[in-house]
This record gives sequence, structure tokens and C-alpha cells, in this order.
Amino acid sequence: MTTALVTASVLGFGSALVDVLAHVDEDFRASIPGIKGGTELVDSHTMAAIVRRLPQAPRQAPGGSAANTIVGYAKLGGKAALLAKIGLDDAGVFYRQDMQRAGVDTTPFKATGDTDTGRCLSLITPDSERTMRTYMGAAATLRPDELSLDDFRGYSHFYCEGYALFSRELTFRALDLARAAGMVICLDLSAPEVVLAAKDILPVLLRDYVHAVFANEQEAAAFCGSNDPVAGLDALAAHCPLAVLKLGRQGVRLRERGGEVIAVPACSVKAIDSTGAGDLWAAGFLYGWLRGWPLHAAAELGAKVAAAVVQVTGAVIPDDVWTAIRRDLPA
Ligand SMILES: OC[C@H]1O[C@H](O)[C@H](O)[C@@H]1O
Repeated sequence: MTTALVTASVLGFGSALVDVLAHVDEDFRASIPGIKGGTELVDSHTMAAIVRRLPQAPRQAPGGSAANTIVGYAKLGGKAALLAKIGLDDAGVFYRQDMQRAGVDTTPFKATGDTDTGRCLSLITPDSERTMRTYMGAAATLRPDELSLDDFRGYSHFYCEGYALFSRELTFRALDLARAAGMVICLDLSAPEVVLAAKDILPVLLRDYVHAVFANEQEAAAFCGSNDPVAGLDALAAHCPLAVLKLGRQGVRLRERGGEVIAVPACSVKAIDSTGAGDLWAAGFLYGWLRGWPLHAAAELGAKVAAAVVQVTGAVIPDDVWTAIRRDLPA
């Protein structure tokens, strides 16, 4: 796969969010309106009001779903860039610098002085589940006319987070540019709320643009209307060449068009926070898949990277752990 070696590079597209992470008990989580494990958009005042009530000061870390994947891909040694919008504030500076330190090309970044950088409050309960409340900030101000073909050139793959679908015009502009640049398009469905909100366009979008789709059990159920994971995987695989169903502790199921279902288990570790688990799984998977590894081998690397991130608070894997993961990669 010489060409795969040459072209294995990823441009991520999603919201630039600084994660605000706090471990809370079930009673605190239950006092926040909305379902456990869900992702809901809030304004900055609502977020600040929740943060004021936290039992201890929260930790901050760079986040954003596609961004987490892109950082992981770069940390593994891959060529990666991020197309995202930050504010011209301290959080935006922190975010850009952190991406650059991780080896991510931030040239495609957009910025605004009108709004602050977005934040995501992740409330982590003792079962390691995270419940997220997101203030989009500058990320919500990205306009279709800010994107140009130059942002997309030089990368072989486009990795889009599903949250982008809340802004349809922007997402289609990005997908059209990615296609015009000859990129292979991957889409992570991000949240069941995204799937329900985009249900009318998702089948066509998957069929016409997407090569690989990533979903968890709830997202697949929202897509196909059944809680049977096999039905969910089949429904997704009917629309694009590769479908990946992420089942958390039950591992993943993958299906290529016309192929059998491949099951790859998760690594058994003590999880303390699932924030970013799916994103980092995708990072490991993309690293192997783009280098022509068999699907099961790429998924095993995904499982290893996901296992590393669930053992820490937030989506940032410590450098010594990355070093150990990289040491085991085939030359
Ligand atoms: O998938 C986890 C990510 O989703 C949200 O976008 C948070 O920023 C978090 O880092």
C-alpha cells in the first residue's frame, strides 16, 4: 500500500471547545436538566451557573470531538490538521497552542474577536459516564463563506464530527470542498440528538459523500429506529462503504460493503471517565486503516488508544502513555 503511506493524512472538522471537567455524584448530575450521558447546548450563563454549584473546582483541557481524534492521530505520528473556529481570548490562545504542541497543523483555524472560545462542561459520574453541556461560543459563528478549497488541500482524508450537522449549510459547504479536494470523507455521528435532528438528510448525505461512518449504539438506534445493534450496523452499512459501530465496553463491530461483520473487543481497564473515548478510538483506528492495515488490526489500535483515555480525566492522554503506545506500533 505505497499510496496509502503517502496519502495518510487527516483534516478534522468540528468545534473548538475547551473542556471543563468535573467529577460529580449521581445526585448532582440528576439536578441538571436533561438525560444522563446526553449532550445539550446551553448559553454561557447556564454553564456558569452549573459551574458555580460544582463541589470542587473543575479542570480544563482542550476538547471538541473531531479535535480529540485529530490530536490522537497526530500523537500517533500521523499528519493532521484541524479546521475549527476559536475566539481571540485566552482560551483560544491556549487551544491553538495546545493543538500545535500536539503536532496538529492549525493553519486552517478561523478566529473571531466578537465571541469567546466555546466550552464544554463534562460532568463525570462514578460509573465513568459523562454528561455534557456545551456552550458553542466562537464555534457557532463559523460561516460557509469562511471556508475555501485552500483549507482542504494537502490532506487525503476529511474527518467530520456529527455535531457540525446542526449547521447544515456549513456542513454541506465543507463536504463539497472536501470532495472537490479529492478527499475520502469520514463522519462520526457524535450524538443521538444529531441523528434525530438530521434524519431527513442523513441517508442521502451518507450515500453521496461519506466513505466511513462511525456511530455508537444510541446513534445507530436513532438512525434505524431499532435498539438491535446488528440492525443499526446493517442500516449504516447499506449507505456507505464502511460502517463502524462503537459499543463501549463491548468493543466494536465493523462492516465493509458486501463483507462480514468484524467484531473487535474493548481492552479491559478500570475506566474513570469516558469523555473522548469514541474520539480516541477513531484516532487509533484511522492510523491503522489509512496505512492499509486489516480492519481488525486498525480497530485493535483504536481499542488500545480508547483504553488509555478512559483511565484519565478528560480527553488528553499523558505523553508517557503516548510514548508507550507509539513504541508498539509496527515500523
Ligand atoms: O467526544 C468528547 C468531546 O465532545 C465534546 O465536544 C467535548 O468537547 C469532548 O471533548
